[in-house]
Amino acid sequence: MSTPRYFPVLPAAGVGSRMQADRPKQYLPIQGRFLLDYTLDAILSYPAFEQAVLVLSADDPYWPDSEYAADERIIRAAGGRERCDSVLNGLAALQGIATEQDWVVVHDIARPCLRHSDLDALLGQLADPGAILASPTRDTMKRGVLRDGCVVIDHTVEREQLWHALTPQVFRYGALQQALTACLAQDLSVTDEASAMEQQGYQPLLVAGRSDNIKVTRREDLALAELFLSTSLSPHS
Ligand SMILES: Nc1ccn([C@@H]2O[C@H](COP(=O)(O)OP(=O)(O)OP(=O)(O)O)[C@@H](O)[C@H]2O)c(=O)n1
Ligand SMILES: C[C@](O)(CO)[C@H](O)COP(=O)(O)O
Repeated sequence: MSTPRYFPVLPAAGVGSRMQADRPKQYLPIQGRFLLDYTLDAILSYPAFEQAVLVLSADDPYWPDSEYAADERIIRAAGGRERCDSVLNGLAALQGIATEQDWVVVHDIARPCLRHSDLDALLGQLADPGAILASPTRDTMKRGVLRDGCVVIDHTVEREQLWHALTPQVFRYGALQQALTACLAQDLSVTDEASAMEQQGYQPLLVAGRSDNIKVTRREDLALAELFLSTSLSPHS
């Protein structure tokens, strides 16, 4: 049996509307470097990854200024309307490179604090039909309901089995491409790769990951990411 191969696919074609900045958040500076360069550090320094697909907007003017702009390990793909369209374009770029059975490791470029220890845990436990990093909920969870223009508590939700879905999310190349294509053809909502697989009847594994693997989404997240990236001698170890 041949050794499994892993191909990172990094969706990086978002506009970052919730960040309300003057540019997509992946190009905001953290300690003088693009946010995206930290994510690429984490992925491209991981020994099991030889190449990575980076999905960028067709009209992205910032990429040439990245530290990785000339890196030959990067295969570029064009972004789509939604994140799932970008991921599907990223998978298409692996045509002829990856086999159906190879694993694709989809990771948001907007999660720069990924640690190699989390990748070790995820790939170490990986089995069919695939696995995702996730973080168990900590707080008491409430379901809200709208009443007289205000949101009030309807009830407290049982939190024991609730998890925050993070990335990376790892699936077989062929199975993920099929699942995403089927969901898009049916106009189903797909906010992560696991939900596409779930809608095809699969039950991917949840692997507990670090809660500091945040997705930089709002302004306050940038300071948090900077803090997390500075709290280790080797940020991605
Ligand atoms: N059409 C899209 C939308 C998102 N993404 C990527 O998917 C990841 C998660 O996206 P998210 O933060 O939810 O979306 P953004 O468009 O970046 O931000 P917002 O939703 O606030 O506009 C990011 O790395 C983003 O660049 C993408 O490649 N293509
Ligand atoms: C895959 C994902 O990171 C899961 O948390 C995804 O990007 C979620 O996007 P959201 O719509 O901002 O939750």
